[in-house]
Amino acid sequence: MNQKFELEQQNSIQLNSQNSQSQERKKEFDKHQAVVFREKHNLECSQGLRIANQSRKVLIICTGGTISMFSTENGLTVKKGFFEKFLREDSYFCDQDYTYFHSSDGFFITPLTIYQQRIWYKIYELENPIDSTNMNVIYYDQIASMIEENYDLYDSFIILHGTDTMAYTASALSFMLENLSKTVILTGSQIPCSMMRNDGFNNLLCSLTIAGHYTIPEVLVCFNDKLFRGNRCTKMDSSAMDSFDSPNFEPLATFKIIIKIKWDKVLKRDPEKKFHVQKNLCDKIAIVKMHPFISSDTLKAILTNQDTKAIIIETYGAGNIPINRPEVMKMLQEAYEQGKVIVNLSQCYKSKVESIYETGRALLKVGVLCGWDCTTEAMASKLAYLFSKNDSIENIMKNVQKNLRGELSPPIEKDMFEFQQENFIQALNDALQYRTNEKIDILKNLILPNIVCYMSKGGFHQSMQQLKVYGIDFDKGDYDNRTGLHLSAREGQLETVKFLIKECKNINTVDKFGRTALFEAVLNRNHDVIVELQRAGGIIQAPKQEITSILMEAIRSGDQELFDLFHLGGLQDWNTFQTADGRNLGHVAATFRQIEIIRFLKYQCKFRFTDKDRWGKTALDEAKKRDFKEICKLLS
Ligand SMILES: NC(=O)C[C@H](N)C(=O)O
Repeated sequence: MNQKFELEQQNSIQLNSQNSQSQERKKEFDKHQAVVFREKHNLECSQGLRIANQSRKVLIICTGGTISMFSTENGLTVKKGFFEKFLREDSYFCDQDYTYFHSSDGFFITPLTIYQQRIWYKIYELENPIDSTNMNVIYYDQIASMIEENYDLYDSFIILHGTDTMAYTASALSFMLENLSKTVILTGSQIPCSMMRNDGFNNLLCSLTIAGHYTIPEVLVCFNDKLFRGNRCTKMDSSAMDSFDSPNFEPLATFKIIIKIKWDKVLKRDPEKKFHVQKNLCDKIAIVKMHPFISSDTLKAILTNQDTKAIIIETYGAGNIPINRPEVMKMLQEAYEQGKVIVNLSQCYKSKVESIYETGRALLKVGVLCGWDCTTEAMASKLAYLFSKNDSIENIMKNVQKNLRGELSPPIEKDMFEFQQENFIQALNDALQYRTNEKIDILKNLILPNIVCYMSKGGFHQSMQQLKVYGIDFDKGDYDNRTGLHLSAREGQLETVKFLIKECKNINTVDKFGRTALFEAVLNRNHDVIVELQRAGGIIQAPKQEITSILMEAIRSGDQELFDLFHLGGLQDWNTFQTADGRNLGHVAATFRQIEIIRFLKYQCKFRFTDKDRWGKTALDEAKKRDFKEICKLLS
């Protein structure tokens, strides 16, 4: 390391001495600028002009690593406070004048970004910043606690971290930070920012750009102009700047002239679920790599170790293990029977365990789980997390193979339709990117409402969430003026109904047939949707004739449930539903001897049974005529 950086060190020393004079001059200049700025600021304030503070707040947590190191006689090292000083003095990271006049509470403020915004950020450091080689589960609790304590105060978090264990930390945090709804980015560098030529500067600036403008509710790794899902990446080069890769999952964003984010791949957050930090990761996870020179005794020592809770076994190719060594299979079976969780991952760089060969299937038979295309770093972290939760072994085993945070891709169980839907959003994004306003308006008014209806029917509110960037109007309907709410209410898509209740200005829009969404929900007996809509102020509306004939038919067939649902939906004025002959629900219920419905009308709906039909008859008259004694009693 020392040798590698010698040249840069010399450069930086020279540069520093050359710079000392010019820095003095710069200080003078800065002072002058500050005076000018202050005068301008005072003027703005006296005129009542204040810049609205829309800026996002970012917390940078410095754990150490090369990015924050500086060189000493003993080599590159970390020291508390060093990196904060570096940022404060760098004009790209800190607009000193602006910070001086506008910052409060120790925030640094960046110059205006390309999005014409300033990012406010603060730096917290670990008590003793470390080379990430020294990382362990105790530090994970410290980092996660810092995020937990500051979760509500910041929009995003950046973690400065050494590269050596960055993939492990990113993976661990992706599990520990449950129901994450904010952006968390890990970044670092191969050459410290204190060197003149370095990669830390760009890595941090890219991270700050994402953290300062976007909400990507995931734990990410930002490195060398790429943004990776944290639990998908791995360090693959110890000396190149391009040292991270995500072999089985494409980067979520690339930093070219334009920052292109693959929104369709970004994990969806569930706003209903509360953020929670799971600490105390288990550190009894073993990793064993199969190779032709491993003896059965060595394997046995690992597999039978009392302390070990879980073992990742890195196999060949698509998950294959020698089947000509029965003792190995026996040991695996024994370990499984002792309650150890054993996971099969491939040792190939780009891979997915698929068990197509006999040599692969053999493992399934002895209880070894399939880790699909998960990286070793992510699986080790996942196991450490799952074992921290005091869950049953059965549940742990179930969760190992399941996709919890986008860390692996089990064979697609998802309905193909939803799968295509995600591709569709990407296609739509691409199609809209370079369109003129006029064309976008046509799309917004004509095409998008139809798409919303289509998605509402299928319950794809998460995809709809992504359409919001186009300023979509969820109140607009299709060619029959049927809105997403009509469709989702009819189909009983409760989550989508909840989403649309929040998004729509009017939840009682009527379609071409005069019906509201709540009427649809009642008609289709979607109990929970009825409750939700009613609570939000929904009303049952449809042509009177239509409701009347539905209720009459319900009486005829003794469909008490439908009456309950109409009542639950808040139907009023029950006496007004009558035929052209003035026969109301009471008349018909008495005629058809529907005593339960009469009881319901009497006690729940305050029905007036004294109303007369065209021939001057009441419901009681109908019951008397037919000698329905119990009804007569009820109505007398
Ligand atoms: N480039 C680096 O950051 C390597 C360093 N050893 C670390 O992981 O902290």
